[in-house]
Amino acid sequence: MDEWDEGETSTSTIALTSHTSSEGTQRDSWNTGVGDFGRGRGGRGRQGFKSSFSSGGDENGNDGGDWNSTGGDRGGFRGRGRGRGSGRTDRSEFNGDGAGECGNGFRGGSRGGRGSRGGGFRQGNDQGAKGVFGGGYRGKDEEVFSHGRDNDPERKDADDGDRPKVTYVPPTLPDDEDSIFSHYESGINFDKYDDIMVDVSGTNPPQAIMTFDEAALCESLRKNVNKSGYVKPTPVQKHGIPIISAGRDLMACAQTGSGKTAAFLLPILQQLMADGVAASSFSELQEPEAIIVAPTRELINQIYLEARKFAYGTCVRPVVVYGGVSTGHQIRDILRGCNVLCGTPGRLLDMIGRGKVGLSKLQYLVLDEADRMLDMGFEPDMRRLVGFPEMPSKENRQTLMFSATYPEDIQRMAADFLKTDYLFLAVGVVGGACSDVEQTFIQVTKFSKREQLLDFLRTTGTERTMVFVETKRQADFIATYLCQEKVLTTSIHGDREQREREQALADFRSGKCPVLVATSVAARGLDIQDVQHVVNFDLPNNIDDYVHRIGRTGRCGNIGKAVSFYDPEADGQLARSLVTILSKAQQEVPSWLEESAFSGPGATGFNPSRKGFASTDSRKGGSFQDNDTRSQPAAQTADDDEEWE
Ligand SMILES: Nc1ncnc2c1ncn2[C@@H]1O[C@H](COP(=O)(O)OP(=O)(O)OP(=O)(O)O)[C@@H](O)[C@H]1O
Repeated sequence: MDEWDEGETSTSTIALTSHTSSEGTQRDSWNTGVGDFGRGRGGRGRQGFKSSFSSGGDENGNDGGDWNSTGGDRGGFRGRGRGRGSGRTDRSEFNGDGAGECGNGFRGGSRGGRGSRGGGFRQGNDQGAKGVFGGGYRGKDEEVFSHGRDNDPERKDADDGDRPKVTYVPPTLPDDEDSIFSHYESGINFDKYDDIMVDVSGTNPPQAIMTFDEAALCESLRKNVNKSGYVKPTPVQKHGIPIISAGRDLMACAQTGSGKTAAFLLPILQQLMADGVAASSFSELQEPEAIIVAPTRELINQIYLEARKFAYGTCVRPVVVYGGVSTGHQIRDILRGCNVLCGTPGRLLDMIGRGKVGLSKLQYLVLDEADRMLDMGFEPDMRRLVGFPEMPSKENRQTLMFSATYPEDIQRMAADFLKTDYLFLAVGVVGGACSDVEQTFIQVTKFSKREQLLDFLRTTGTERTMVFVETKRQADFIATYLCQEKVLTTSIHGDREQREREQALADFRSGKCPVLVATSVAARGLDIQDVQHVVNFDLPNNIDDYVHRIGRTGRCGNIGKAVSFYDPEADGQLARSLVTILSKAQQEVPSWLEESAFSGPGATGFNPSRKGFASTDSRKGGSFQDNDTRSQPAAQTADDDEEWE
């Protein structure tokens, strides 16, 4: 066993959730020998339960079939532990006998303090065609943190946090050209991107390009761009590519789904190709030329897949590292050679700390979802990253930041990471919503939401729909409810095992489960074909999250629809920002929402006339943004510490 291999079998590869297929077979089902099981957060590896895998398994040794647990080891306990979650009546609603496909699960609430987190419990039959709600819901079973980064669900999500070591190895990726270059078509509004106003501020910006030919990409890159179905560049690519190729630092803001990923990948790969870099697998220390960081595991994996696609057939080797996956597996992958390292912050820092990744050759540092990477959840990690003694100073590296939203305070802080002459590229309104998304608001009371969601989903049928909720247990609860109502649903949130998360996304992407219930962990960056609806079952508590969430639909010139349930009691503080966002996107503002904005909290100073393109480079001073809801640090949007009604 390699020195970095995990020393013991972790139960974290063992799904606490069962997916029941419509055929009645359970791809991921398992049976515990004792029925109930639990696991201790403080030592899941030893305290959980031992399991023997009876069938399935892919070439990586992952579970692919049914498992039979040999019974709980010490430390396991049942889900009916004391806890704030346990007094709830939700559990009784799940009798586990609903047939149907449900990539979600349900866990009994149990809060036993740290070291005794999350007992699981099941009801009903675990096997066969019977519905199984075996994982997912944990009730109110999380530690309560009051402030700071540890309370940040995405931060914990991105890394392993204090979770035990994991042995999950994702399935091997298909490497045939069709899979690598599979893409969806740009939509009827793609050409309208050309009408969006673009502002580049800073000194001596280079001329924009109009075509990919003008980007002077080398032959293999050019071919890969063609095979990806890209015919002409989007505005962020037209301006971003020459800026990066000119060696300038960049803070770029462009609406969701408008091609920011290729805007930074193509010029970086082009330069690396021109320099003739080649990944060497002969070194125990790999020194990538580019590092890309993003806040969530699924997003960084997606960026990696894009990098792998564009670098196809070249000597440039991208690698991805993120939490929830075996560290040993990722180290072995790095040591095969690494030019472009894509990572979530914690795992990336871990790899550097272990001496597997060196920084002395670094030329490019990219922060995707840069505002998120610099808010209080991730900022310390970013400062640690640039603070490594080996890290080239900002004068000696190129730093690139991309997002659809940039609160001013974050912009000011971002300047610490950038050369003073960085360029600020604004495509359209900074922080504005994608205008290809039709935004609708429905006034609700908290008690009517579930039925309204069901009514809505009955009208959308099998159209792919993402339903955003505010908390992890809400995600489990709603997903389970929908499953019971025979809506093919799966869920993704930070408490699900990585294997479950990847399975949930795969089921959603393939259409096997056309409804994905998600927390904000899926709000940013994810590019999923044919998402036709986004539902904000719970509105987020900051406007930037709203912009990112609804941006999961209406991508790349396609049309999308977003429906938001607005509960005046809970969402009043967002009204003003919503009115601004709607009017900036030339959408109708419901009169009741406008009233709410005028009469609700923070109405004083509301100025609906602030319209038109605003210069929003903070160096110019001032922007249209409503700082009341933008300035709330995402770290306080605790995913799991709110009472569910
Ligand atoms: N020039 C282009 N022509 C055709 N398709 C493109 C082009 N550029 C990007 N795309 C496709 O558009 C989709 C959205 O791109 P991408 O995910 O990079 O958007 P984004 O701006 O990063 O969005 P978000 O803000 O949500 O992260 C992807 O499927 C991508 O392959």
